[in-house]
Amino acid sequence: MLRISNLSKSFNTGTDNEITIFNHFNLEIEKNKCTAIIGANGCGKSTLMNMIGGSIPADQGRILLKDRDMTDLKEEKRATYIGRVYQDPSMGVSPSLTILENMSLADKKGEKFTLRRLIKRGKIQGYIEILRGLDLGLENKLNTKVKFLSGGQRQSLSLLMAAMKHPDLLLLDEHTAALDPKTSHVIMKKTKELIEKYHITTIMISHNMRDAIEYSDRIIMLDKGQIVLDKSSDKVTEKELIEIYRKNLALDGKIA
Ligand SMILES: Nc1ncnc2c1ncn2[C@@H]1O[C@H](COP(=O)(O)OP(=O)(O)OP(=O)(O)O)[C@@H](O)[C@H]1O
Repeated sequence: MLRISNLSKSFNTGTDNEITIFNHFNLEIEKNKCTAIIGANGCGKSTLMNMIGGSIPADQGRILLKDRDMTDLKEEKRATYIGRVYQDPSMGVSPSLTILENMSLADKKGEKFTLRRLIKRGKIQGYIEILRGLDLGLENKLNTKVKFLSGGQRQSLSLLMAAMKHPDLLLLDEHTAALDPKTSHVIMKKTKELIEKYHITTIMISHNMRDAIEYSDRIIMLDKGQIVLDKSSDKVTEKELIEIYRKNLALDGKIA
């Protein structure tokens, strides 16, 4: 489904600050599964996500999605196949546009269009139905600008927009990290519902071990750009994950 092979990435190449994050990294992600990527700060989670999504280029290696080579595709082009929800609730949506305009934008992803012709009347009822599925009452606020929504409502909308065109791959980049625990729980449940309903292959970065176990099928732990754990989520406990975390941090001298 997603095949990453021989991927390498360094920053500040050729300077005293050169840092190699990935060195001939390989990973395969199965279809219709949710894979959680966990690991301590700086282990390379976001860099990996950014290389898959196309916001930063890899130095070397290939990224194949459904056997289609994504490696040299620009981010906008990749967005036709890849949906993404960010940690920051203001990313992934256009805050100064209304809910209806945002839904229409997501619906037209990959198409050429003018803003004047953004909204198609015949589509509105369909958007209302999709929004109703979120159960947040957003279907009654179609003309409300997204900047007036709460962080949780925005993340829900962003998630819906990323999922509604049934992307080949959904990238969730700590998408509940900026939310309070209760809202975070609601969004995680909605995430699970959506990806199961639309059968979307998902990669989710999380710092929350419990969420990673509960909401994913597979857990991969990175440490310094390498896979140090790769297990089915039902075969790993929170205690085990925390112990490996602590062991790696201790080895790095980050904790005693
Ligand atoms: N644009 C950049 N320029 C230089 N170094 C970078 C850049 N982006 C990331 N890095 C470095 O690459 C390493 C991996 O960063 P990355 O953001 O991928 O880690 P992460 O696992 O997502 O961390 P966190 O959990 O804190 O978000 C870090 O040492 C970081 O400082």
